[in-house]
Amino acid sequence: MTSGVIEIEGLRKTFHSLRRGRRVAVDGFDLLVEAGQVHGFLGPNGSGKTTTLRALLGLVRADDGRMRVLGATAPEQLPQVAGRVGAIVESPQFYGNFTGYRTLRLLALAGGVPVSRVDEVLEQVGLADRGDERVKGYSLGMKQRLAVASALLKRPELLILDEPANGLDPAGIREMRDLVRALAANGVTVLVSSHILAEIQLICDHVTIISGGRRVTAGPVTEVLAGFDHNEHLVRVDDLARAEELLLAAGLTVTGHADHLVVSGVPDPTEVSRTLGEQGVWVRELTPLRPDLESVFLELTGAPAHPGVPRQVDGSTPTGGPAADQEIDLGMRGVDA
Ligand SMILES: Nc1ncnc2c1ncn2[C@@H]1O[C@H](COP(=O)(O)OP(=O)(O)OP(=O)(O)O)[C@@H](O)[C@H]1O
Repeated sequence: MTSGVIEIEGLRKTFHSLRRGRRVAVDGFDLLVEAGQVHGFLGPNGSGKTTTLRALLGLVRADDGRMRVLGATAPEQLPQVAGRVGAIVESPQFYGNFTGYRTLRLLALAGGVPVSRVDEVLEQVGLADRGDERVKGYSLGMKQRLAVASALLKRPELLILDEPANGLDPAGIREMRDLVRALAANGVTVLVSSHILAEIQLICDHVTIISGGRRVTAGPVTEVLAGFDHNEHLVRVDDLARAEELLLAAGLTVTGHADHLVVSGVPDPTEVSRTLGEQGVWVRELTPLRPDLESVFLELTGAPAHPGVPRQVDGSTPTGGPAADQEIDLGMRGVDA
């Protein structure tokens, strides 16, 4: 096994619930996160992201597989490295009548962390001037940042964030993005799960995509994207039908759309403009179509994208939580949180 900050091999977890019967949540999943990475963990709702993170942190018992965190076997040896790992896997609940400062002070005292750390983490997450306000008056984005602050108290080397952008408005998403980038710049390894693909593309250098409980691709974001670059170009002309005919006759692969054509497998776009121009068809627009994570995701999983901002890989609304799916895990009573 390669050495990494997080290493997962062959993880399997099946839930047995009264209402829905047997459900395979994670099906032989592998994940490798190396030191210094900001690693995106992508997948549609129900693909197994949360179950993977919960298994890694010992919140649910895996059926099979090998997991290590900072070299410690998970979950057995997790207590040995717990002080070096910060994780926000389920939406943390705070006592609304406490201020942000008081909340963190209590957590610092409980965790044996010097109270002087509280001001530092409030500063780090951009809440320094709001620390004396009650949490119940915080926006969702501020609560998320308070949660990150609590995870940072111990100065973790590894931060695990499950859907940190969930429910945030665009400004909140931007703040969370800046925060993750700043942490990474300070040498913290970050694993961030999300189904907001544009976000992951902006903040992550590496990515693992899960679908149906299995890894469908993994690697540096640039390499994953390059692997899906089919040299496609968007072409606009006045006479689409004539242009399509000419390009097909030249042996090119063409897909017709309402107001444009897409030509595939053409590394040099002059081939398109020359083929058309020689026959008197003048190109109004010729644009290379570079893949983004959303198009890669769709190609790998077939999950439909839905319009709107931020773009989703499935039909979920960003504000939705996983609670509706939580059922009794018959095999795990007393262990499953
Ligand atoms: N406690 C549970 N009891 C029964 N089924 C569960 C339980 N937890 C998860 N599942 C099921 O396992 C599958 C994977 O769920 P999981 O929450 O890991 O996916 P996810 O990728 O994190 O999705 P989301 O983005 O919605 O959080 C889903 O079909 C889900 O319904």
